Amino acid sequence: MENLPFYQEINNEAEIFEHAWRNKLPLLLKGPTGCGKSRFVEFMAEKLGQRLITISCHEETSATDLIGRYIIKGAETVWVDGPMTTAIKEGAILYLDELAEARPDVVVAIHSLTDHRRELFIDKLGETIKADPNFMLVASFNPGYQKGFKELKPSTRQRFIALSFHYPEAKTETHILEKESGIDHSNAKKIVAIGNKIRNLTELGLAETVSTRLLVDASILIHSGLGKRQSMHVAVVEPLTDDEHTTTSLKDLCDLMI
Ligand SMILES: Nc1ncnc2c1ncn2[C@@H]1O[C@H](COP(=O)(O)OP(=O)(O)OP(=O)(O)O)[C@@H](O)[C@H]1O
Repeated sequence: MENLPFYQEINNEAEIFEHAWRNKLPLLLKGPTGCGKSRFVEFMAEKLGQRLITISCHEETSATDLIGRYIIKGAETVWVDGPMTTAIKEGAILYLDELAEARPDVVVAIHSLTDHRRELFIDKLGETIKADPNFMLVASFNPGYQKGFKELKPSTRQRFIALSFHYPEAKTETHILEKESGIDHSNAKKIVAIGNKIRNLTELGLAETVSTRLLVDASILIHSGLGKRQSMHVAVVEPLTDDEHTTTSLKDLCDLMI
């Protein structure tokens, strides 16, 4: 437990995760970017003493990348397990970050893993492997992802139990900033107030609003001695938008409130 990463529990999610793991139920974490999903999975893997294998899915992620492939070694071809196969065999926690982004064959591959069978068919080997009892599949999904976002089909979603993540309420988020950066309470409070102000400015039409991650970054910069205004500009405003008018307004807002 020495290496347990800091994770501020919000709503009994640790107990839910533990029950899911014990009962071999796959878990889907829903929520916007930078709200603590990955940190939560890292924390739980460590707490349960399980190895964690994380895959950040993107549009090129294919079943072959996850399951494995033959490679040429000298004069021979040898089979190399992909990260999903390794996790199944070793009984690790497999975290598929942004599952909806992966190619459809990945979703097909996890179907037999996410029901009572808990097995994976490797067509290139003609083999079916049964998951180790400790194996657990966790996936994340961002329901509000930008325009053109990808959905998860109901037939896939309904293979998981699901937990919703949101940006924490002000008091909790202030505590997270203090713990993550070492910043003092009064500055942490101001940064969170700015974050919440921007989150409420829905008329700005931002693709994604300020994440806890960005607020942590601003706190780290301020704690390290960079000017407060500049820290807010580079950590909070610039990553959010390229629109000149919006950038200016948000910088003015930060200057006023920090
Ligand atoms: N509940 C929390 N406890 C501790 N730290 C948190 C918490 N929520 C957010 N954080 C902080 O926010 C940062 C970003 O969180 P994390 O990487 O887990 O986001 P995420 O939801 O997985 O985002 P993405 O979907 O973009 O990968 C963490 O590195 C941590 O500093």
